[in-house]
Amino acid sequence: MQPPVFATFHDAYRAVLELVSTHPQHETSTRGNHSRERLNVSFTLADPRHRTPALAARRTNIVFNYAEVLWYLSGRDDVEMIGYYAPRLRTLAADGRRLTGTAYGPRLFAPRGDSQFDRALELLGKDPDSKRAAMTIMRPGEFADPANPDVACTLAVQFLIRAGHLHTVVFMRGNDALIGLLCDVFSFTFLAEFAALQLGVGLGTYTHHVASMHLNTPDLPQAQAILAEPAAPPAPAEAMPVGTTWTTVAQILHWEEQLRAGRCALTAAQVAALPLEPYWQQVVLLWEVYRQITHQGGQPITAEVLAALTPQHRWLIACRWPDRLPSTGERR
Ligand SMILES: O=c1ccn([C@H]2C[C@H](O)[C@@H](COP(=O)(O)O)O2)c(=O)[nH]1
Repeated sequence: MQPPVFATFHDAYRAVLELVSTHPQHETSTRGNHSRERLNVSFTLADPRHRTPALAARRTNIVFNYAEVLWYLSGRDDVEMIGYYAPRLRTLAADGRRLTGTAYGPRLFAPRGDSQFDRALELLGKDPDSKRAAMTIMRPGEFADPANPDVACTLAVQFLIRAGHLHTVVFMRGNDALIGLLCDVFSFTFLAEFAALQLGVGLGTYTHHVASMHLNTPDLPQAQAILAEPAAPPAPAEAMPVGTTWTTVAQILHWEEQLRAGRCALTAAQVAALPLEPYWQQVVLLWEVYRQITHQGGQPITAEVLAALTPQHRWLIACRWPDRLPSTGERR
């Protein structure tokens, strides 16, 4: 029995929200959360590049999505970086500094050169038909301390090369259908595309298996608003540039840190002059948009930076921060 295949994550996300909100199997109550739940929810994405739904009511934080996956790639677990983009994550850091479960970076990408990710790619390089390239995330005994607020939700990520394409399978013990699902699929499909480029193979399918797919009761109205939106034409999905390497990741993380710390501000022309592919310049532009939102005390985002974004990114920013748009200039 195989999971349904969706052309885009937009379609899969809507289908999951519909299933969990309208046809729940269970009502659960754990750790202060009341939820509607379906067990054993799985889907496959035919094109993992279509990773961002076009749903205005979701108010997707595309800046956070890029920040989270680059935070993973950095191999870090500090709340300082990721808490800048998602302040609510600070509450999950038991010691106020580090995230123990949400930080998949140290488990997948550290130490650099001998990480689970490095070893999985090395194995596939030598034995492309292998079915051993699985990277585990949740650790034995991780839930032993009932006071631990942050236990990894992802069990494992597996890569398989078949017919010259990298197929990715993710196994999760639990997934929040509104918030976590969107962020996790963004990150894991992005990591899949990065891995395929490092291996020099095509990008295959992405499959997501979740034991407990749930929707917290307070999120039900937002899920219903999302489901009530008219169908949107799929947004174009840009491919990660072929030359993307760990050096590219380091360059992007450099600009992320500069802008987060407020050490610099960038104009659209300055970003366009950076020795980065337009794909990665977009990510730097998003860091700059967020710097303006967080560091400039309520000022609108500059029209020139907004105009330099792709239409999809501009639309996502407009949905998320409508009160920070310039009063004149292009909005869509
Ligand atoms: O990557 C993540 C991390 C967390 N969660 C959600 C799932 C649960 O709703 C909640 C964690 O709560 P417990 O399962 O640990 O109680 O966070 C996700 O969906 N994805």
